[in-house]
This record gives sequence, structure tokens and C-alpha cells, in this order.
Amino acid sequence: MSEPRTASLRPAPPEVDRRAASQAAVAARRARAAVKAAIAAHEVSPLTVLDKATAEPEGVEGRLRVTEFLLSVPAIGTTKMKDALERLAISPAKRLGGLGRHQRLRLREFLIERESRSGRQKNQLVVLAGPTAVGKGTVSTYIRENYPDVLLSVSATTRAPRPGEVDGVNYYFVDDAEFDRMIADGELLEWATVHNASRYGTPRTPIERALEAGRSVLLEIDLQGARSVRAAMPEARLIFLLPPTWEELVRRLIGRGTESAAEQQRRLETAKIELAAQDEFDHRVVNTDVAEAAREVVDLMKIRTAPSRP
Ligand SMILES: Nc1ncnc2c1ncn2[C@@H]1O[C@H](COP(=O)(O)OP(=O)(O)OP(=O)(O)O)[C@@H](O)[C@H]1O
Ligand SMILES: Nc1nc2c(ncn2[C@@H]2O[C@H](COP(=O)(O)O)[C@@H](O)[C@H]2O)c(=O)[nH]1
Repeated sequence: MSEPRTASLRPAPPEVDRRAASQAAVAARRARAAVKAAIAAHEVSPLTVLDKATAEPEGVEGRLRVTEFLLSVPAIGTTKMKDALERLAISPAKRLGGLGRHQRLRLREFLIERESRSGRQKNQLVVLAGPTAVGKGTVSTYIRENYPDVLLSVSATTRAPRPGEVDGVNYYFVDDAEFDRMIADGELLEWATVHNASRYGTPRTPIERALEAGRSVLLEIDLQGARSVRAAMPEARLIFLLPPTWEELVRRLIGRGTESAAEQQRRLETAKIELAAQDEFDHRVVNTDVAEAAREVVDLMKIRTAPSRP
């Protein structure tokens, strides 16, 4: 008599488990080798890899040993790698995903310093996006006040000013007719209706002038705007600002107290969509501390290597 067909309910025999585990190990090794080859070929910035490792410690990038990671960076050989790890106080046994916060920041600084030393710095157009209330405005204001070399673009918007906001500093507050005119006259590099409410747009001329004059420019805009800038200027660098946790994001939005409960709800719905799109960005920065996040953003503006495109 034949066996009843319940084989799939039984535990797999050990040799099947072993085979599956060995196939998974081979696939993981190949994926890590591909990442290292991409770094070595300048196809991906080591910083992008470090960012991904931070976001997903158990992902391909997170599983890279810090030694193999550094050795894949062009012009770093065994001696430089060992010196660097000693200077950064990082054990060679560590994987990228297992670095402590301070170790990660030291490694980041090290990579940025190398990149900015490695050649001519290019004027950068950098987009800072992220969910509502993550602190984009706060971090951008900190950059404007502490890094005068960076031009912070001032957007036009049809929304009403909040208490304390100044026309021409925080936004150009315009009515619908004026916004329509700006679109019609091609004055905006990009524009979007945000949170299904008001329209926001980036004036084109100040950006073009600043880039021509050798300054870096920072745009603090929403996800739709970031996508439009990427389509119009593929060389732009896209940074996604993340909250330490979802709960903290909600706390910041409610704590800011500038929106009604209905508007807060609407913004949180958009925030979920925006968070799901973070992989489209070249870099991710977590805004735990404003000064630290601002420094990370400004540091990223100095990097020359073309970011990898997902
Ligand atoms: N690192 C931080 N720690 C604690 N609070 C912060 C931090 N960064 C920003 N905040 C606070 O979070 C609130 C939201 O910040 P902000 O208005 O800058 O966010 P935003 O991303 O520009 O929001 P939106 O997209 O809705 O305009 C503010 O009250 C701000 O003071
Ligand atoms: N696409 C664009 N989005 C912009 C621009 N300026 C700001 N923004 C984004 O709008 C929301 C809401 O801002 P708030 O000041 O009303 O809270 C936020 O995500 C901004 O980043 C722009 O020029 N283009």
C-alpha cells in the first residue's frame, strides 16, 4: 500500500534542511560579493552601503564584515584597513549591521573625509525629504543658521503662514492665481499638492544661479517633489530623514500643535506612504538629535561619488 500523502506536513529530513541552508549561504555570499564589486567599481558609494546596513542590520549590507567592506573601497588595502579600524576603535570581527552608533558615525566621518579628499568637490543639489514632522524644517533651519555655504531654497506655497513664519524666509506665501502664473511661466523646477491640501513649488532661478556660482543647494520638499527633481536632474542627491520611531513621529506632530486633529490624521496617512518609499533615496539619516542630523546631511553634500540608483 502506498504512503498517505502527508509528506509536506512532516518535518523535512535533515539533509533537505542542510541543502537549503547551504544554498541560502551561497546566495548570501554572492549577494555580498556583488555589493563589494559595486563599491570597488564606483557604482555605489560606500556611504550608501553603510546607510543600508544601518537600516537593515540583517540585510546583505548589514551582514558584510567591516574588514571586507573597507577592502572593497578603492585604494584601501590591508594596511590602510587595519590602521583605519584601529583608529576608529572598531573590532575587525564586526559586521556593518552590528556597529554601535558611535562606531558607525566614526566610520561615516572616515569615509566622507576620504571622499572629499579624493578629488574636486562638485556643487551639489541635495533634496531632503521625509514624513511630516520628522524635523525636515528644523534640520534645514539649523543648516541655514550654521552652514552659511549651503543655500537653502525657499519654496512658494499657497498655504497660510503659521505664527512666526516670515514671507521670503520660510516660504513665499502666494495665492492660487500667483501660483498658477509661476507654473505657466516655467518658474518652478517642481511643484506638488501636498497632503491633499495646499500647493508647494521650488523656484528654479535661485537654484540655477547658486549652482553656477559654486554653492551647494538644499531643497526641503515632499516625496513627489523629490521624484520630480530626480527626473529633471538625475545628478541630484536624495536624502530621506527618518524619525527614531513611529511613536516619536506622532509625538512630534502632535507636540508641534500647528495642525487640527483632522489635518494631523491626513498627514500621518501621507507619512505611511512616504516611509514606504525610503528605499528610493540615496541616503537615510535618522533625526534623533538635530545638530547631529544636520551635520550628517551637510557631510553628505560633500561626497563626490555618484550614488547608486535602486
Ligand atoms: N531631533 C528632534 N528631537 C525632538 N524634536 C524634534 C527634533 N527635530 C524636530 N523636532 C520637533 O518636531 C516638530 C516637527 O518638526 P518640523 O516642523 O521641523 O518637521 P517637518 O518635517 O518640517 O514637518 P512638515 O513636513 O509637517 O512640515 C517640531 O516641534 C520640532 O521642534
Ligand atoms: N514638492 C514640494 N514640497 C514642498 C515644498 N516646500 C515644502 N514642501 C513640503 O510640504 C510639506 C508640508 O510643509 P509644511 O511647511 O506645510 O508643513 C513638507 O513635506 C515639505 O517638505 C516644495 O517646494 N515642493
